[in-house]
Amino acid sequence: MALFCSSVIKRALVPKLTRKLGECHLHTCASTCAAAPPDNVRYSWLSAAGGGAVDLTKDDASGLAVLTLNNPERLNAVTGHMMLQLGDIVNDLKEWKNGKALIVRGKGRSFCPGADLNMVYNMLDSKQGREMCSFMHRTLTELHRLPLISVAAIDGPAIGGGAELCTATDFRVMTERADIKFVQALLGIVPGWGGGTRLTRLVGRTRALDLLSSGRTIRPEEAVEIGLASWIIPTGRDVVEATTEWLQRYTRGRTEVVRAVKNVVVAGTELPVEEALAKEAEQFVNVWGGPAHVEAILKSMKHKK
Ligand SMILES: CC[C@H](C(=O)O)C(=O)SCCNC(=O)CCNC(=O)[C@H](O)C(C)(C)COP(=O)(O)OP(=O)(O)OC[C@H]1O[C@@H](n2cnc3c(N)ncnc32)[C@H](O)[C@@H]1OP(=O)(O)O
Repeated sequence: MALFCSSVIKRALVPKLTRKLGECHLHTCASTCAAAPPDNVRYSWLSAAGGGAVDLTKDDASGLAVLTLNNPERLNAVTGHMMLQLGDIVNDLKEWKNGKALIVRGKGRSFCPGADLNMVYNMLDSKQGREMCSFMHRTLTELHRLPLISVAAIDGPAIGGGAELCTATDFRVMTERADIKFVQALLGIVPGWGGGTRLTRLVGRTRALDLLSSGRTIRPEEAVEIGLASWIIPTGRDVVEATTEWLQRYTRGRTEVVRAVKNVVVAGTELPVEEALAKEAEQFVNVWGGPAHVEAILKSMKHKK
């Protein structure tokens, strides 16, 4: 198996992995991620894989939240502890009624290089692989469904699980030094956090197969060209400030309208057409005659005198 030869793996894991492979027994586990765990499943072994943090700030006045992957010594690699924190944060944001927008970013010079390889090395048995997969499937699916406009602000490498994480937001913006790389096939696996399905729906079958099977680097210009990214942040700009400004084109409306639009798009993406139309009608009724609607109609009446 051609290992993804990053300095990380050469230095840290190849010797250990070679020994491990010698003892390795082929796993014949069927589908890797069976049904996602119930909401409240918190695999205890994940919390034992410590290190790093996922921080969240929420501003009720603006409706903007900022989620920061905070493990800079490891370029924000995601530990088991961080996975559980991410799950808790997503559950918190599901209940945040003032939410309109979410920026997901990494601390320092990286977005996220995926799962912490030291943790991965210690969880190569199929049961823990399956449990991590199902936990992250649920967490990132719920993140993707949040009733607010989300954007990954990528200012550095987004690799492996990090590339999958950035497919779980509505938009992606990148700095010139950012890149995205789906390396899973080079590691002998396939995406384990749902990023393969989301990428295929984002860029189409042929491009997804190219990116997933080659594991090649996607630079900002190509990401914009193929519809994976929406904007390249000008060099020298503060990433969160620039992304906040960029987001305002989608979030300047009233909170209930921004949330209703996102709900319509989630339904249209995920539900059969009749159910999606019913959801759309439900959202329409929720905002019809509401403060934003009345205000806009009164304003437009002024133009008609
Ligand atoms: C389904 C998800 C999937 C899975 O769970 O199987 C994964 O996501 S597995 C992880 C896949 N990701 C990778 O293989 C990326 C590994 N990292 C790299 O290729 C490089 O670090 C890179 C390109 C991100 C940055 O390279 P650069 O030369 O700029 O920095 P270093 O390599 O020196 O890294 C600095 C520092 O960070 C540590 N690091 C980086 N990535 C990880 C990681 N994924 N897990 C743990 N630690 C990581 C690296 O070890 C260095 O720390 P040091 O103490 O100096 O060793």
